[in-house]
Amino acid sequence: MAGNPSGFNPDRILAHKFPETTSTYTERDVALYALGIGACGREAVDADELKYVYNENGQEYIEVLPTFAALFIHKTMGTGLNLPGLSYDPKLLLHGQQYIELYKPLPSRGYLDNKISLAGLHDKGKAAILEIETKSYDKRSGQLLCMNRTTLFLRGAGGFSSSSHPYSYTNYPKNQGSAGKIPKTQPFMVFEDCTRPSQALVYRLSGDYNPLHSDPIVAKIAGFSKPILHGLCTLGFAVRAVIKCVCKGDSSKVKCISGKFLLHVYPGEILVTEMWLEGSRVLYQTKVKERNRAVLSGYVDLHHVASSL
Ligand SMILES: CCCCCCCCCCCCC/C=C/C(=O)SCCNC(=O)CCNC(=O)[C@H](O)C(C)(C)COP(=O)(O)OP(=O)(O)OC[C@H]1O[C@@H](n2cnc3c(N)ncnc32)[C@H](O)[C@@H]1OP(=O)(O)O
Repeated sequence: MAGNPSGFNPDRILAHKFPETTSTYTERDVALYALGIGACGREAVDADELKYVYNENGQEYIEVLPTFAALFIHKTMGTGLNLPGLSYDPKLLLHGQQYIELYKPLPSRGYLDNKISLAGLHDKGKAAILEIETKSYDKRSGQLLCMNRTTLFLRGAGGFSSSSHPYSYTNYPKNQGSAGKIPKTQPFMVFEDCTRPSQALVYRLSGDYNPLHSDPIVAKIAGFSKPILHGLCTLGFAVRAVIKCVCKGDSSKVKCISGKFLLHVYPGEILVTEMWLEGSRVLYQTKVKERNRAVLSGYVDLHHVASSL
């Protein structure tokens, strides 16, 4: 397919070969991330969560929350999303969805190789959707630790193909990462948590320095009354709720995570996560209490579910 006047050229985007990147992190990064997604935010010595921020009871290594895996894509992003053939306004970029598969527990210090590829590209008319896959390998053992699929919603960048046959490319199974239908029944568990007014300012220190989350002027240009919370921070809150309520604090039960960002969250708002159990899948929906609006929905697949639940 040829390009178009806006400079958006799907063939060039698809042909792009992403360079491999490396990520390194220490226990300090792991603890800072956990604080950034609200761990121990309600109680400093939270029995389920102290292990993510402190070597509790002399434990040798602090534990890594499974959503930490989503940070490895920041090395992919670098200072911006600059692909040949991709024309968009970075100020209008929103995080649309995140899908994470975990194959091994994440070590508390890491040195990783990331292999990146394009997993999808879609023309939605008012927006273009780009899906980037990142596979992260332990540099020493060569073992695959996790896979992330990041969906970016590029407002204003659509309309690069015919509206009667909009461009759509996907290279992974259709059902993988779909949001999951939220049941109409009463949730099995509900967990309420407060984000802090400074939540995005703390979360950004884990590597996403997009000014949309810190700069009032940039936030206004992007269409928000003030800086908004990072989607991955909201996802971190929701998956922590699942680990607390369904996994009884055992994060090693988490196998796979899917989340679709439905609406922005302002730092300081209260998040209410509702959960439904369907076999070993936890369907969840997170709402902002103040506005009674759903902001995130998806599922967490577990290795096994305690028989007492
Ligand atoms: C160089 C290498 C690059 C690598 C890249 C990796 C980078 C990784 C970095 C990740 C971080 C990126 C930066 C982070 C930014 C943020 O965190 S932003 C904050 C979090 N996100 C949000 O707050 C967004 C919340 N959601 C919304 O506001 C809305 O859902 C929306 C996205 C604006 C869409 O709403 P709307 O315009 O009303 O869309 P619709 O009319 O309902 O639907 C149009 C089509 O789009 C599909 N769609 C809708 N929502 C989403 C979504 N969230 N994700 C994906 N697709 C979506 C929808 O299905 C429609 O399609 P069709 O059904 O086919 O018509």
